Amino acid sequence: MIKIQTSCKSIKNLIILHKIKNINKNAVVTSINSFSNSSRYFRQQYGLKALNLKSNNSLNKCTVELTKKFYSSNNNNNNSNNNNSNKQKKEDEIREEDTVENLSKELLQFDKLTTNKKDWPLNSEVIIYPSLSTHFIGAKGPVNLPNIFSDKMIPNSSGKTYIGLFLVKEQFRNATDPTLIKSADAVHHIGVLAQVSYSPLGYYMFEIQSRIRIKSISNNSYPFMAQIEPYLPNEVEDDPRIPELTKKIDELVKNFQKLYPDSYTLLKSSDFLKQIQSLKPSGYPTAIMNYYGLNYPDQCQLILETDSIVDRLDKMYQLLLKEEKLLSIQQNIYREIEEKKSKDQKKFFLNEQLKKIKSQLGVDQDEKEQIIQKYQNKLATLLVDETQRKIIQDEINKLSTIDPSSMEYNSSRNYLDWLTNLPWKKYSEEFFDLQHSKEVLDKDHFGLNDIKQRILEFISIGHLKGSVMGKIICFVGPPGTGKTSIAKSIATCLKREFYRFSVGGLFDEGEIKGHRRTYIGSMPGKLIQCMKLVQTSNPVILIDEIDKIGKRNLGDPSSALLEVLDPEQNCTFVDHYLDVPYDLSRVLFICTANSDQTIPGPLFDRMEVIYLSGYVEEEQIQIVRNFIVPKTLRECGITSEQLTISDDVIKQLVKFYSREVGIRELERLIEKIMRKSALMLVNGQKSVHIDLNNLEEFLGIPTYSSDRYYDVTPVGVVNGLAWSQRGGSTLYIETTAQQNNNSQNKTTKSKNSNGGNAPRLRTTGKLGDVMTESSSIAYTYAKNFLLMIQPENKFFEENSLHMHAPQGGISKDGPSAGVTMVTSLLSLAMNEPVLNNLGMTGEITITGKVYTIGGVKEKTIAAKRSGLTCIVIPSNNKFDFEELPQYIKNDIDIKYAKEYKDVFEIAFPNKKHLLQNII
Ligand SMILES: Nc1ncnc2c1ncn2[C@@H]1O[C@H](COP(=O)(O)OP(=O)(O)OP(=O)(O)O)[C@@H](O)[C@H]1O
Repeated sequence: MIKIQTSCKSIKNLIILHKIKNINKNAVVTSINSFSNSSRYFRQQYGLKALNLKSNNSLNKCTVELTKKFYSSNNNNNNSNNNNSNKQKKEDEIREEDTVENLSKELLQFDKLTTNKKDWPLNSEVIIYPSLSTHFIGAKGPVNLPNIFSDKMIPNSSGKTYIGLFLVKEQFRNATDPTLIKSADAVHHIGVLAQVSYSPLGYYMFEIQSRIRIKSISNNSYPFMAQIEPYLPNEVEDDPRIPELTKKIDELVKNFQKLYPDSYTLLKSSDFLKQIQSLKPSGYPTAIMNYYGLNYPDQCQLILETDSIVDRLDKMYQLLLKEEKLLSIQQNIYREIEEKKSKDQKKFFLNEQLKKIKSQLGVDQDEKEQIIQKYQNKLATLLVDETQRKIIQDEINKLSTIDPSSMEYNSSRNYLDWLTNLPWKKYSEEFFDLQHSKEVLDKDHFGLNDIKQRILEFISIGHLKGSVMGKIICFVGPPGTGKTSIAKSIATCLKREFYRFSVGGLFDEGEIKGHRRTYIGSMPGKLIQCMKLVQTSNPVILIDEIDKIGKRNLGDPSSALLEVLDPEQNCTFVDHYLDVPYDLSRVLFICTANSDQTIPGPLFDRMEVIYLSGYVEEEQIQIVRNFIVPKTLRECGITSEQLTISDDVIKQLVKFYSREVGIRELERLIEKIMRKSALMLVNGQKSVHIDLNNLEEFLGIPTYSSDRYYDVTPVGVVNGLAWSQRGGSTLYIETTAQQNNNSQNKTTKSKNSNGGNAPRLRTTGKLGDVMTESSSIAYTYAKNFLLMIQPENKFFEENSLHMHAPQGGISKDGPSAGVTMVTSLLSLAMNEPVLNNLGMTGEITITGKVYTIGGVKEKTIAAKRSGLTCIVIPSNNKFDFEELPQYIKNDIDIKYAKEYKDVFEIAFPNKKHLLQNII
C-alpha cells in the first residue's frame, strides 16, 4: 500500500523537502549531520514520540505521519480560513493512499537526484567559510566552526555536511577573525569544498574534497551562502612536460627532506615520495602543497585557480625554489643563533665550573668583592684628609653597585686606581747638604760657576728654612748649554725624585690639568701622572721649553701652568680628572727656556731666572774632553784603552765641525765617532786612535772652514755682533755704492728728491722691522756725521747705496746693529776700511748716542770664536763685561762707546783727526 521509501534517507529528505516547500527555500539548513540527529530533530519538530527509527515499521509510520503533517501544514499555509470541516476533509484526503504515493514519488525523485552526487551538498549550496589560507584537495585538519555556521551546514543525501572554504582577498585579510567579514565579495570565488565532521574529541574536522566555484551568492548576509559548481577545467593528464616537471619537483622534495628533515612539513611521512609518485598528475601539486603547508595564500590561490596541470606544476616548482632559498637563509640564521647560544651556554658552564673550583680551593670570594676589598685596604693606608677619604669611600661604594660588565665599572675602577695609587702626603726626606750638592754639581758639569753658586745659595736657604717651597727656578739659555742636566743635578743634590716634561707646542690645557671623567679615555694631567710615577709628593719637576707653550681654543695651558706654579694656588691644585685637591706646594719646579722674551708674563714674574749664555771654545773643549767623551764611552761600552781621541781632534771639532754655543752638536759628533769605532772594534781591530789624520774618515770633511768671510775687512764692511736664541754670533754689515746718473746735476737731484733718481739706501738680508728702522737712522746719522767731519765729501749726495747682511736666508732683527751700520756707511763714504779684527755692537739714536744692548757675554764669546781681538760695546754695558769670567775676557781688547764719535775713533784710527772738525 504504502510505497513510500522507508529508509532513513527518505525521512531526512522529506524533512528537507518540508522545509523547502514550507518555510524558506533558500534557507534550508538543518543541524542534522547524521541519522540520529535527524531523528531527534524530527521528534522535536513533529512531536513523534517513541519512534524506533531502526525498525522498518516505525519508519513507515514515521513517514506517513510526516507526510500527513507536511500536507496539512502546506494546506494551512495556503488557506488560512479553513474551517474544521474542511480540515477534516483534508485529513481524510491525506489518508488516501495515492496522495501518499505521490509524495513518495516526489521524495524518490529527490532522493535520486542526490544519490548520484554522494559528496555534494543538497541543492548545490554551501555555507561560505572565509579562510585565511588556501587549501588543496586532500588536506585535513581541525576547523573552528561557530554555532552560527554549524547550525546551517547543508548535508548531502547521506547526511554528511559541507562547507565551502574560500580564501579571503588580501585587502580584507587583516581582520583577525574571518567571521567578521561583512560581504561575500571579500572572498575569492574559487575555493574548495570541505566535508566537515564532528570529532568525538569535541571539535570539527575538515577534509578537502574538490575544487569549487561560486555560481551565485544565495545569502549575502553573514554567514554567507552560495550556489556552487564543481571547478573542473579541462585537464590534460598526458602532457609530455608533466613527467619532466614532476621529476624536478621530486628532486627538490628529496633535497628538502635531506636539508630540513624536521621542519616545514605538515605530514612527516617518510614514504611521502612513494605516495606522491603513485598519484595522478592532477593530484600531484595539491599533494606537494599539502605536504609542505606553504604559507603563501595568494600564490597558492593562483595555483588553485590554474587550469592546466602543467602550469600548476610549473608555478609550484617556482614556489618551491623560492622557498628553498628562503629556508637556507633561515637555516643559516638559525644555525648562527644556535652556535651563539651554545657558546654562551659553554661560557656559562665554564664560569660555573670555575666558581666551583674556586670554592673548592677556598678562593671562592667573588672577584668584584676582592677588588672592592683591595681598594678598602689601600684606602686604610692612605694619608688623606677626611674630605679626600670620603670621596674615595663614596667611589668604592658606588663601584660595589655597578655591574662589572658595564663600561662605567671600568671607568670607576680606573678612577679608584688613580686615587689610591697617588703618594698622598708622602715626601722624600728634605736634604740640604751643601758639600754633597757641590760635589754633585762639579761632578756633572764643567764651569758654570755662577750658576752653581746660585744653586748653592738656593740650597742654603732651603737648609735654613727647612724647605724650598714656593721657589720656581727658570734656566734661560741657548740649546745644549746644560739646562736640563743642571736641573737633574739639582734633584740629585736634594736627593729627590726627578720628572721632566716638555710644554713646547702644547696647546691643550687638559695635558696639564687632565680631562674630565665624562670624556672617553680621559686621564689626569702631567702633574698627577708624575706624582703617580715618582711616588713622592715633593719631586723636582722640570718643565721644559716653557717659552714655547702654545695657546689655542682648547683652554689656555699657560694659565693652567700658572695655577700649578703659583705657590698661592698649588697647595689645592685640582686636576679635572681627579676632581680632588692635591697639594703640589712642596714640589720644586724648574723651568727651561731658550729665550725670556716669549715666556708668558705672569709666569715669568713668579720665576727666579738664571741665564746660561753658552760656552767659549776653551770651555767646549774641556767639556767634551772631560765629560762628553767619558760619558759616551761608558754608554757605548767602549773602554778608554780601546778608543783614544787626541786633543787636536777635539779642538778641530769645536772649531770646524760645530758652530753652536752649546754642547749638543759636539755630543752628536762624539757619538758618531764612537759608533764607527765600535764597528771597527767588533770587526776585530784591537784599538782605535783618532787624530787629525783620520778624523775625516769618521766625520767627513769639516762643515765650516772659518767663521769669517774676510780675513781683512774691505771698505764698507764691518763686523757686528748679534744675539739670538741660539746664542751670540758675528754679523757682517756690507754696504756698496751705486753711482747716481744725475749726480752732477744738483738742481735735478733736489727736484727729484722724492723721485727715482734721488740717492737712497736699499737694504737686503731679511732684516726685520727694527733693523730696517736702524738702517734708516744710521743712513741719516752717517750723512750728518760726514757733513760734520768732511763737509766737502759729497759721497752720499752722489750715490745710492745698497746695504746687505749676509746669510740672507736667515731672518735678522734686533736693536744692536746701529753703530755697525753707521760705521759701514762712513767706511764707504771715506773709502777707508775699519780696523782689522774689530767687532762692534750698540744701538744708536738719531743724534748719535750709543745705547745699552743685551747679550754681552754671548756676543763676546761669539767675537772670540770669530777671532776678533777688539770689540766696541756701549759704555753702559761696561759692568756686564766686567762681570764676565776672566777666561772669556782674556785676549779681548774691550772698548766702550758713549757716543758715535767714540766708535769712529776706534774704528778709523787713521781718520781720527777728522773728529776735530766737530764743534
Ligand atoms: N757645563 C757642562 N758640563 C758638562 N756637560 C755639559 C755641560 N753643559 C752641557 N753639557 C752636556 O750637554 C748635553 C746637552 O745638555 P742639556 O740637554 O742639558 O741642554 P739644554 O740646555 O737643556 O738644551 P735644550 O735647550 O735644547 O733643552 C748634555 O749631555 C749635558 O750633559
